[in-house]
Amino acid sequence: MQRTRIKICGLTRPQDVQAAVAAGADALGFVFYAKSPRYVTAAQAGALMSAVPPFVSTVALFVNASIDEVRAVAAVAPFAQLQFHGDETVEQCAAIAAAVGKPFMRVLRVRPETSGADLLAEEALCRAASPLFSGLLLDTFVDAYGGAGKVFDWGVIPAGLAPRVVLSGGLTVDSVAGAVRQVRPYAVDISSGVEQAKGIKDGAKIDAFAAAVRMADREG
Ligand SMILES: O=C(O)c1ccccc1N[C@@H]1O[C@H](COP(=O)(O)O)[C@@H](O)[C@H]1O
Repeated sequence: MQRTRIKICGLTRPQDVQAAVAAGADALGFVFYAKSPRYVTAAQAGALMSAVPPFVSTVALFVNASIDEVRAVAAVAPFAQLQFHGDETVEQCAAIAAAVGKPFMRVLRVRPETSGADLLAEEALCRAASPLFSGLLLDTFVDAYGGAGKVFDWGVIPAGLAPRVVLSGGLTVDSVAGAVRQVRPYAVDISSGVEQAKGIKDGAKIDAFAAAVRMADREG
């Protein structure tokens, strides 16, 4: 049976970390982008991450950050993985990842004109650029960078690429089972769809989201 991995992003409170872990999330995301309502400081993230049990991954999300900014966070918050969600070049992603010695996901913000060939080419470029590249995360292009709850046309994802991608962008408790059935991604990532208010997660929605993913997995 397929087991679609689950990432819950934009955690800001200890109770939300606990709720995500209890629901069986595989990865927890922390946003280090000061313009986001889900922004956490390195110190806040360090405290939140210290409550994360073994075998649950922690992801640090950056938008157009410098090497020094990422280094400063890494010194305080023991994240396992980077997520570059801005306009970073592949070379910048690779250089920052190498500087802190962590694997990275590169986010491709899908536009209406983005093609499946574009996605495959981007993945190949990233693989060639760095051994620290761990995969593509697909989100919807919006001016505000992310966490916007907007969906893109999943039909653009080539079937051969789908088992390696993290699918995000406007997923909800109601839509995620259909997304898993249609795309069969490696993982799904959600932020605003499991919130009661911006930056404040809803434990019941996190549970329902994880249950919907498991249901779609069981259906095969
Ligand atoms: O969550 C944020 O505030 C955020 C800010 C800047 C860049 C990315 C952000 N979140 C990521 O956006 C996608 C989609 O989120 P949503 O489910 O549509 O709300 C997701 O990968 C978050 O990690």
